[in-house]
Amino acid sequence: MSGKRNDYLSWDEYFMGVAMLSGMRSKDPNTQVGCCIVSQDNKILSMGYNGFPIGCSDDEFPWAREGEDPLETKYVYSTHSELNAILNYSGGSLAGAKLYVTLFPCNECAKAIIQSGIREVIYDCDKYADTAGVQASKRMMDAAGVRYHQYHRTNRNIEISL
Ligand SMILES: O=c1ccn([C@H]2C[C@H](O)[C@@H](COP(=O)(O)O)O2)c(=O)[nH]1
Ligand SMILES: [Zn+2]
Repeated sequence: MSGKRNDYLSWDEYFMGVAMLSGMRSKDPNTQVGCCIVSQDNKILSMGYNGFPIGCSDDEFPWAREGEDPLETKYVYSTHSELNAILNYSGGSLAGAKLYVTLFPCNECAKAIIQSGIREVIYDCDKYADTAGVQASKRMMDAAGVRYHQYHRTNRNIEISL
């Protein structure tokens, strides 16, 4: 055998794959979100997934989407994957970095992305595109010059036996 193999992962497949794998750690029964932050020279800087803050038990805090009492829904407690990935980074500045995420960032995550200096967002699903939150997110990222584009699915299947 001579020469390199050709079916290796592209950078985009690799980083979105890592984001997807990270999302598999989420305990959210409805939407699992994973995120992978990458430097301009393609080094992984940080990862995250959506979940409750440290000390807030996955078994005691609620995972419900709806309820008469907002305090009994997940929305007031869950930390989003993008924010977790940004906060997980302890290496200094994220200026100029790229962020791969399995769901388009909400407006709160967009604020953190912009303020941390991340310059590019590559997302997979945009299922909440019609919501005010995602529309606000796009408006802020447009204004701040943060580029975003959808990941081009290659339909490659990866099987990992653990
Ligand atoms: O920017 C975002 C937006 C949402 N998430 C998380 C927060 C929740 O855990 C789920 C969304 O749950 P639904 O049941 O689909 O409303 O996604 C995130 O991590 N980042
Ligand atoms: Zn968010």
